[in-house]
Amino acid sequence: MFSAHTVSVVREAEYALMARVPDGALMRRAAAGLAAECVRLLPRVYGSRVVLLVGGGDNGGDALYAGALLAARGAAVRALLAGGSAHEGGVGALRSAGGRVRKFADGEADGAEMFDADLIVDGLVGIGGRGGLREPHAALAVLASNAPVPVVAVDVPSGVDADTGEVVGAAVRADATVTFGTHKPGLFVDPGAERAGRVRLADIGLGPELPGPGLVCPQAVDIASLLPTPGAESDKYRRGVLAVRAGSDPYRGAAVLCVGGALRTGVGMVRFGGGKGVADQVIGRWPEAVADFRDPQSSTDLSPGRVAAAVIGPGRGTHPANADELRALLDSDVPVLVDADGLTLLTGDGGGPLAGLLRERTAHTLLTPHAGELARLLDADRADVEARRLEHAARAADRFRCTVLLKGSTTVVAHPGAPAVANPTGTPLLATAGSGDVLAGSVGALLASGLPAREAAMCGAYLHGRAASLARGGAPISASDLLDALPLAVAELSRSRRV
Ligand SMILES: NC(=O)C1=CN([C@@H]2O[C@H](COP(=O)(O)OP(=O)(O)OC[C@H]3O[C@@H](n4cnc5c(N)ncnc54)[C@H](OP(=O)(O)O)[C@@H]3O)[C@@H](O)[C@H]2O)[C@@H](O)CC1
Ligand SMILES: [K+]
Repeated sequence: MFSAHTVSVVREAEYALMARVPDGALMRRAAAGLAAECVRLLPRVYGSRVVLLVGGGDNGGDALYAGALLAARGAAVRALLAGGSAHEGGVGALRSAGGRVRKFADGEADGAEMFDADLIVDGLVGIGGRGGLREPHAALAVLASNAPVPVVAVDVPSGVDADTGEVVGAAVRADATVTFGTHKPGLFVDPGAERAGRVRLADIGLGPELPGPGLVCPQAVDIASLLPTPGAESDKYRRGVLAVRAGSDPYRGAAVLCVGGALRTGVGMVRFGGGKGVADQVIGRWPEAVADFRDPQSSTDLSPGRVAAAVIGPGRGTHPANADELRALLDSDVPVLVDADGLTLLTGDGGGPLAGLLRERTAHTLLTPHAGELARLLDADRADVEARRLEHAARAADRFRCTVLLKGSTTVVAHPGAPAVANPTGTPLLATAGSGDVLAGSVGALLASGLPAREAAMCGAYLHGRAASLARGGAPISASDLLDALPLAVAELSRSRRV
């Protein structure tokens, strides 16, 4: 599990550590870690051309000291200073090692050094960056991103907000980022994650000073250790029965995909509740599902003894009868996942009785909005939700006192009082109709198997992303392809389980 800490937490840990180590020790450690990554990215060190982009703070200092280490090994290192001043010790060290330093003038659009380089090191701003990049930093960031040369970012790509991943204006697009002491949340969450490239953590001894993480990014072994495995004693009831309330006459496919997502993730049984037309379609595709034609509100199968969890919403409709159905589910004691039309009903409720029921629930509850749905739920701007995904997911989790899985370029999971989760397996291939219906069924199956909502959400998102990549070897997919690939993703994880 990768851990990330916000800038203020990193600063506190840094001060505590600085009090115990000699002056300049942390920067030397950071520079050594950075230089090692540069060596990995260069075809050879001796004779290679390295350009450092250097801002006025310690981020620039790291770049200069790393440049000095490379220059000492025979690289031709040039530093372009973005501001009037730069880290004095770093400039001195680079010059002493044979490197060259010049100021990059405001309005200069040349950057020829960059196009001829073997490697560009982005030390413009790190965790001290505030707001969008100013000039000439912004111009340098654009030149570096456009140069056909590998770029390594120091701590964070300049222009990416370290805490949120937000990008306002120009930002460096790095092939690799060397981050110090701990990961920063913005390296795992888009749009920042997409700018960071491969992220490598350089240990500078900060670990003992750090509290628990604010965000985690689970890896295959972490997900594998959470996934339930049926044992010899398992039967369909012990594995979990999932109630699915998805689909309606105009949207029958949503029910088929949602039920399929559950079955292909692994569940004891799916009990599908809905009208005859849609139920016939579900049973036609998935004869193993049990269809329940009773009126969902008077249905008795929502007692915890009969079903282990319920999914409601995909393609279900937003009529008053659907609101009654949602209310009945929220009033029950079973874990509930609310998606799509269920979320629209919550929005329409405007913080009224449905939201009240949500807040009072003691059973696990999970909302799975995309950015537009979350924006409507919070009465926020969709672009703001996309720019600062963590903040908005956390706000919804606090407001409704439940777990929130925010789908999108980076799927994030927020749960009151627990570290946020950034899913590492997302792919643009998932942006296809019906993909969310499959996810709802898949996460529902994990809820039914007994995982708490936060863990079910993180495992389901991980599997969904892997399934998209495995489905057709990276070629475009439809939501139905995900159903075929989900078992492959589960099997892949089983192989990576710790022994
Ligand atoms: N934490 C640790 O343990 C360790 C941290 N270390 C390193 O220190 C880094 C933090 O250094 P830092 O505090 O000096 O800040 P930094 O990122 O260089 O930025 C400040 C400079 O940027 C400027 N600037 C700001 N915003 C801007 C904008 N929008 N557009 C343009 N310019 C902008 C700002 O100018 P000002 O606004 O003050 O005029 C100032 O000059 C950290 O990321 C890591 O690399 C390691 O050495 C060792 C261990
Ligand atoms: K940087």
